[in-house]
Amino acid sequence: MADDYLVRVGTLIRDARRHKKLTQSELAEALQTSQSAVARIEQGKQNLSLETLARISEALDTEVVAVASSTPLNLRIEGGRQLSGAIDVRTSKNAAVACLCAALLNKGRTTLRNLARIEEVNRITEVLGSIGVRTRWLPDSSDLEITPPKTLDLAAMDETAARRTRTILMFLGPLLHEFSEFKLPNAGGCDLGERTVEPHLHALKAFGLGVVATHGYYHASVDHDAYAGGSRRIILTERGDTVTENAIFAAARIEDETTIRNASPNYMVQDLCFFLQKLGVEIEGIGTTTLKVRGVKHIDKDVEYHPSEDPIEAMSLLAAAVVTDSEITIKRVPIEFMEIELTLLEGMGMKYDTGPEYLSANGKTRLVDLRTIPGPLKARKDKIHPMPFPGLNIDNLPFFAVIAAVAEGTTTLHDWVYDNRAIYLTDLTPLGAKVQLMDPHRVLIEGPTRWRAAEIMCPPALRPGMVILLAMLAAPGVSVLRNTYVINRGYEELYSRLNALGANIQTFRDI
Ligand SMILES: CC(=O)N[C@H]1[C@@H](OP(=O)(O)OP(=O)(O)OC[C@H]2O[C@@H](n3ccc(=O)[nH]c3=O)[C@H](O)[C@@H]2O)O[C@H](CO)[C@@H](O)[C@@H]1O
Ligand SMILES: C=C(OP(=O)(O)O)C(=O)O
Repeated sequence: MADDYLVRVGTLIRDARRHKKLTQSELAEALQTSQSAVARIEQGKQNLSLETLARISEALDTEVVAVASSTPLNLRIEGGRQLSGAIDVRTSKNAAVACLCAALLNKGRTTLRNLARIEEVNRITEVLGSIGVRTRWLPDSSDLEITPPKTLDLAAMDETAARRTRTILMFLGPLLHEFSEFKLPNAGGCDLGERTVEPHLHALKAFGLGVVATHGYYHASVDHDAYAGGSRRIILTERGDTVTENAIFAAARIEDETTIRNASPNYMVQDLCFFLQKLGVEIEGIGTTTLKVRGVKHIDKDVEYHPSEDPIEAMSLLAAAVVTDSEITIKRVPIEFMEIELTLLEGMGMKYDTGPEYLSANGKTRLVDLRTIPGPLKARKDKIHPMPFPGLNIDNLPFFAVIAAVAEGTTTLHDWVYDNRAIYLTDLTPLGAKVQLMDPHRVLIEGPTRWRAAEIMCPPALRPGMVILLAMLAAPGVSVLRNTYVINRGYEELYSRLNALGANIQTFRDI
């Protein structure tokens, strides 16, 4: 059995070495060993320590052996504990995926510093790797190096990974510069009901892109005459984040000026613009709804960028403090993107203090450290509803459900944006919350709640999943949250970081 295993691992190593076009001697040199030792390893005749396996993986840029993760990851949460201490907000999922797609515009090497190491990023690096883009986590860091090949091999795309994320839609903008025809698998992501792609197609039509959707694919064709000349003005029909990003990708390699009206000024769009500026793309109006982009025809630059901190993670941590009635310090809060949330919370009676502002590593985004001060909250009289930035962030709305559940009185939440997301908030009911679904978009929540432990299947949407987890932190006793992949799509090392604040979250898998 062990011999058989060694042979299989040896074969994997040999294949990965050949894929990297290394000789046995070259790999031996990287491992500071002899060619004959590498030959023995590849034949399965050498026992391997975990350390040697790690060094081989590093030398070959591939995880030779991964711990099996095919069964769902579940959480066992012992709730009812107060949290204390300090926690840093990590960089955002949504900026990460935008910058990863933007790296496709650059023939040079892009290094994204301190990138969120989350499942969503893993899916995109799998897709990028499959089409020939080399991605590599730099040792002992969360810095990802991305080097595109001369020509992308779209036929080899890892469709399973692509279909698990909505980000694949954002390949449309970068790819229209490279191909006259291509196809992409349909987008996945959170299951939030119908999420239209029409605004993307409308925006990209101005660049000559036509898309026909059939049998699980978008078939794209590019009319390069329409694509080529003259300045253009695009009016987005929705102020969506990823559609704005797609329009920017399309404009970024065209030398004439593109004006994008009704653009989203949201945090991930700002990060994308700052990154593209480093690639030489001229962009005016960042942070407003009118962007003027003057692109660069061929981008070939070695560049690095630091995406900024995640306002949705900041809100999640704030909600964790509120529901557990805790004093914690949340460091690196991107304050520009939390102002309305904080103002609403102040109206509900929440107390907090903030330290002086400082800049994120991108040199642009303003951060503060925020200390929560526990105390009773009262329900807000008016309904709480999101708006495109600078409104209450659409992804922050679900956190107001768990906050409303601890406030005295009745709160109405109106999630006009997504068909399904408000419905998932009724999953708070088994934990003791009084949640009444008025229609698919509106819930009425009556607090305060006497939380109780429960076992719940995680809803197939990131933020509602996180909301259930937060309620479990508040509920005394042991709760179980099953199948939490969606949460890991967007939060990095979440459980250990919450445990460092005093939570008790254990992960386990069903056998
Ligand atoms: C990778 C990424 O960045 N994902 C974010 C992005 O997704 P993304 O940009 O893909 O958002 P969608 O295209 O799903 O748009 C969100 C929803 O809002 C509606 N809508 C939006 C704007 C508008 O002016 N009018 C309007 O009706 C859309 O029809 C849709 O139902 O934006 C969403 C809305 O902020 C966030 O939930 C996602 O986290
Ligand atoms: C809706 C979200 O993500 P996605 O667009 O990746 O589905 C989210 O981040 O809450």
